[in-house]
Amino acid sequence: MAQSFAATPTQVVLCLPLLRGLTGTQVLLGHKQRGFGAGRVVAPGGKIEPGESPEQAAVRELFEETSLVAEISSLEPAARVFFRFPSRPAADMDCTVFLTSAFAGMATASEELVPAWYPVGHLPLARMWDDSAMWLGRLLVGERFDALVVLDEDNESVARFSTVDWADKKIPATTATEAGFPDIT
Ligand SMILES: Nc1[nH]c(=O)nc2c1ncn2[C@H]1C[C@H](O)[C@@H](COP(=O)(O)OP(=O)(O)OP(=O)(O)O)O1
Repeated sequence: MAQSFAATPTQVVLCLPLLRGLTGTQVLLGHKQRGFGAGRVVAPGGKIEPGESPEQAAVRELFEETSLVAEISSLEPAARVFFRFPSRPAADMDCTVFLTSAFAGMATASEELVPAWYPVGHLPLARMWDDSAMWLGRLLVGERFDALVVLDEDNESVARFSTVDWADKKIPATTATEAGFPDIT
């Protein structure tokens, strides 16, 4: 049976700085202090503001939440994740996830996020959204895809998860809304 989703999901971005060193690669995540997902470890990011491109929003959110300054040209789209909350459709989000290896500054706590670096092979999944375990590690090892995450009635557990790989590892030209998944409308 078709489920009900928000007509216009909120457009959001996540921006994941990567630090490559002799002992491996680390990714910047952070403990969310307030707002949606407070108490969890999440990636820096947030809503795209009117007039902004997703890349501009990613650079702005990263700076606001961690003080890191990323070069916009360095941003690599790695996934789109369509979060759907059937019990709370107003929370539905279409999320573009960017990686960056070119940034300046030192990660510093903000009112929104307390950032910390994690080895990509040892993500703090127990303290993250349940669905993070299904998609975050995959994009960090180079997979590129659209993912559909349908949350359960508790708005925390995952009711459904599926992915569609990007052709040639390139972000699809369609908008996130148009892309959809055939059976969620
Ligand atoms: N199921 C889920 N798994 C996950 O890993 N991240 C999720 C998620 N559902 C939402 N998110 C992320 C995407 C988005 O970046 C973030 C919520 O956006 P915001 O940070 O803008 O929310 P806030 O309520 O803090 O907004 P502001 O009032 O603008 O600060 O939560």
